[in-house]
Amino acid sequence: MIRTAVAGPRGKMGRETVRALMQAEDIELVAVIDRRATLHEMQIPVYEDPLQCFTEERVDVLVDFTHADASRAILSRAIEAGVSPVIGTTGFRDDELKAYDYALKNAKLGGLYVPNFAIGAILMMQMAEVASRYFNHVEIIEYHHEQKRDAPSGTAKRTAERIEHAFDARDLHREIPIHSVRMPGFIAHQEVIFGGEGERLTIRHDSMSRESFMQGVLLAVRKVRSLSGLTIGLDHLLR
Ligand SMILES: NC(=O)C1=CN([C@@H]2O[C@H](COP(=O)(O)OP(=O)(O)OC[C@H]3O[C@@H](n4cnc5c(N)ncnc54)[C@H](OP(=O)(O)O)[C@@H]3O)[C@@H](O)[C@H]2O)C=CC1
Ligand SMILES: O=C(O)C1=N[C@H](C(=O)O)C[C@H](O)C1
Repeated sequence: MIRTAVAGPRGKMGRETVRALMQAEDIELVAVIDRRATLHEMQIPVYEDPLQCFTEERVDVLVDFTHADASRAILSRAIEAGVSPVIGTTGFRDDELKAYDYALKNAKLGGLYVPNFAIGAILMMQMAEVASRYFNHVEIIEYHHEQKRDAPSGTAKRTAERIEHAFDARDLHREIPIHSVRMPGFIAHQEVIFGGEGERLTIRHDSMSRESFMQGVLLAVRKVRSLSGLTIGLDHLLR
């Protein structure tokens, strides 16, 4: 059994993750981490102090769905305690991700930062990379619910990075424009629009419910301890 803790269990993603982990036969949800432990009526221990949670509950894997500001402290404690993090929270800077990679390698731990756990979103990014070999013009539009705090989304930033990398290989050096829409009626959606002479290719992904992320979360929990340092995305684990 993989002894797992979830940070942010009252949140939109945290609630769905708690449900999914509880149903998995090879994973044991041993505790949750919440800054307001008194708000819970859970059957499992609730901790406000992440380090206390990790040591008392002998946690193997942490799944974090909080906000970048909260997540920074939780992740540092996880690495200190020898816990492998699955980071679903977005809004980190590139230099922070590099620092986590360094710290995880030093601690001989594996970690995952997955800006989008949905299989369709992973394929959208892969297909955008392929299209970047043939088109010179591309822009990204991402649409999210009005409560999302970060913009652009982690998915859009990662998609842009991958396209920019593919463009670099063709000696095309440019920053990909990202347009962020925040309003009720959306969950998580993205369009990657490529333009050529007299034609347009649109690659679009829609998450209509947060269940779309759960198979990816389970895969990440199962595999993260076999990695070394911080792996970005689930692509390598899907092969
Ligand atoms: N990787 C992916 O596939 C996906 C990633 N996300 C990302 O996941 C993150 C969470 O999203 P979402 O669930 O919609 O956000 P929510 O605001 O619904 O949930 C965040 C939760 O974290 C809690 N929290 C804040 N600080 C702490 C802390 N110090 N310790 C423990 N819990 C804390 C909040 O509590 P309180 O309400 O009291 O502040 C809240 O319950 C975002 O960064 C989002 O971008 C979202 C969807 C998919
Ligand atoms: O906050 C969200 O909702 C989502 N966040 C992730 C992101 O920033 O890309 C993944 C998905 O888009 C939903």
